[in-house]
Amino acid sequence: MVKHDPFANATKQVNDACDILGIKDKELREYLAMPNKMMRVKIPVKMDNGKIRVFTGFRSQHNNDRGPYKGGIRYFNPEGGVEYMEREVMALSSWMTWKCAIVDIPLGGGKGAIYVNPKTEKLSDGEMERLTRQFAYKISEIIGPEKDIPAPDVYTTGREMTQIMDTFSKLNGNKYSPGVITGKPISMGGSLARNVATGLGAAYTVREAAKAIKLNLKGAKVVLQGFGNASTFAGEYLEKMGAKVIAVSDSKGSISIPKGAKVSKILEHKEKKGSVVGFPGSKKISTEELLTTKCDVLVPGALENQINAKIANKLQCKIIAEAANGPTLPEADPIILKKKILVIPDILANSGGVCISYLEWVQNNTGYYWSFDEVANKMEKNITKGFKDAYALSKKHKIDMRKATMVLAVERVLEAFNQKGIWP
Ligand SMILES: NC(=O)c1ccc[n+]([C@@H]2O[C@H](COP(=O)([O-])OP(=O)(O)OC[C@H]3O[C@@H](n4cnc5c(N)ncnc54)[C@H](O)[C@@H]3O)[C@@H](O)[C@H]2O)c1
Repeated sequence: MVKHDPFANATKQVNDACDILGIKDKELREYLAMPNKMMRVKIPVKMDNGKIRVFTGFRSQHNNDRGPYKGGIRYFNPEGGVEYMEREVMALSSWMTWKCAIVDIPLGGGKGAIYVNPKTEKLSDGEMERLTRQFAYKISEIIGPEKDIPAPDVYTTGREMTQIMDTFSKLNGNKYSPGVITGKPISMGGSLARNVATGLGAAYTVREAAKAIKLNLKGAKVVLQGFGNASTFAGEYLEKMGAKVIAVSDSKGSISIPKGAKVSKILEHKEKKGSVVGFPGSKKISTEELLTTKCDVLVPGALENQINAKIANKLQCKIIAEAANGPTLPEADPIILKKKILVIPDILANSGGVCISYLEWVQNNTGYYWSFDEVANKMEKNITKGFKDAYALSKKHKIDMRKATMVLAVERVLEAFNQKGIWP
């Protein structure tokens, strides 16, 4: 077994929430923590050289008390190998349950994965399609618009989602089934606003956090770690709310732009030069300097495990919006709390993505499609309410927002479980 066990971490978070809620029953705690079902499949694929290669895939269905399972499918090869990936998928499916409950959408938690790195292993388009369709076939009995609705994740895109939808439809007597999966291209029943969803949602949560701590976003200084989908849209929407981006980074390095710059201009530079580094009027800085820049809002929007105890001690921001998954190590949380920095935890800050996935599914199931603004406005309502509900709980129990979001989510799932009871 690997050193760091993500599922143990997910289980601890459930237990911490149960402690606050006064739930002592060990069996109930186990029910909340463990996935309902974990499917592990062999995926034989005929490779281009004529040989057969057998891949391993997973689908973890954590909890469906509030609605069908929901969560991405990633193609990746984490360092810990296949056994580590199994634990990781279980943990990620658990986080999806809580994420959906916080923003109060009627879905549960799921996650899937294939142990493969399509980038480094350079799989051809044909090999990728055969792998995807064979995996879809293997999990077809447990997915479906009313059962479990996957989505894209690390190294999977609208292309794989379309192939899974088509495989599922053909296996079911050619029944058009766009609602079996989300994150599809628009031409395949995808939703408008899905591309900006995570960054836009993060910006909405920052707006609510700013109101809560009486911070004026007009002229507020923003630092973005990462310059991809989640972070650039978060930056652009914060700009629309009056804020100014003063430091950014990508995989090639970090820069500080003391006078501030428009995200669109930095993007133009990155498109031409391949990195944010070298942007006119900027100075190259270290990752630590980026994260500890004096600012109002820090958006870690790239990688996990970025803010450790050392960095936490040096932070000079008022709000942290975790657009990335897991950017803060548990050791840093008490330090951040002591420094009175308001953290919008990942399961809330980046939940705009799953909110709009839910709205894609609703549109697919009704066959009626909304405009960009209609979708964005619906997401805004859910994520804003999620922030307000969690913030109220954090005040009531005198806990940080990370714990408060978990308490809120566990309460909501338990309520559904108690309504239904156990059958048979
Ligand atoms: N996109 C979504 O809808 C979505 C939804 C929920 C959560 N997230 C989370 O947001 C994070 C980013 O996802 P994304 O979709 O924006 O990915 P992306 O691939 O679009 O962007 C990632 C960015 O991180 C940068 N990066 C890589 N290594 C870095 C380093 N060492 N230092 C600084 N920057 C580095 C890359 O250069 C890139 O700009 C991930 O943790 C992901 O799980 C994304």
